[in-house]
Amino acid sequence: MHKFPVVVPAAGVGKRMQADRPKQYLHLHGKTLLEHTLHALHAHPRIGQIYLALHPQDPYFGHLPIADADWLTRVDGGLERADSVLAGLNQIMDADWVLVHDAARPCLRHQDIDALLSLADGQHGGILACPVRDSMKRGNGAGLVATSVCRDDLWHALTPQFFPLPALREALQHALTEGHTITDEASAMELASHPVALVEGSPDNIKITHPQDLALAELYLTERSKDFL
Ligand SMILES: Nc1ccn([C@@H]2O[C@H](COP(=O)(O)OP(=O)(O)OP(=O)(O)O)[C@@H](O)[C@H]2O)c(=O)n1
Ligand SMILES: C[C@](O)(CO)[C@H](O)COP(=O)(O)O
Repeated sequence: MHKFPVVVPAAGVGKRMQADRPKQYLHLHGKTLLEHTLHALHAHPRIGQIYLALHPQDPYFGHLPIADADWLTRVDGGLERADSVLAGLNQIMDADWVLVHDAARPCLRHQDIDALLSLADGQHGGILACPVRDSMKRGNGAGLVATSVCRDDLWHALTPQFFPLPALREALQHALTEGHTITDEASAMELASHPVALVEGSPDNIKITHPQDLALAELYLTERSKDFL
């Protein structure tokens, strides 16, 4: 069965988590968030080599049981998430398509990976995404609503994001060279005028960003572990 490579950006410092270590090394159910994410990916039958972008001075990863796994390739991450992703992409030689998935999203479901990988039957890549549920407001910078944002066809972009490797590598390199702020791979692909498919994903595929996200991730991972009983 054909397997796809994945780049996992995991070189962040987790400022918003306000923890004593980068959030990917916080523990839930006896494992680090990073291990949960990597195991969720590696356990999927169509996921191949994982290119893990780590901070060059990361003092934690080497102590993990998976540090020497042959299905992991370690690369040095960069200043921003996009730099870390590009560093991973530049290590992949023999692939037509690639996924990119945040280390900070440990609650990924295999059904969502399946849905996203179906894009490989076509020409264009895409992203897991969730429709916005709440009314959306844009502030005026002074604590007041400036305007309501129409929420029709408005989505939260999630990860993994899945694109043809050559096109993504070129689009991301070009966007960074031009000085664009790139917060996800789709942003670079959009700038390069590539179509980006929206694949509806599970809303529990949350990005662990703030302290209160940990309790939610604990709940989701507990529920997930029951699924495998
Ligand atoms: N220079 C960076 C910055 C972020 N990331 C990774 O990109 C993912 C999503 O980024 P985010 O949630 O913003 O993580 P942090 O940058 O660590 O968080 P913060 O912005 O709060 O510092 C995370 O897995 C993070 O480790 C990365 O590989 N390289
Ligand atoms: C890639 C991403 O998770 C899609 O929503 C998001 O853009 C990452 O943002 P962050 O600020 O780097 O966490």
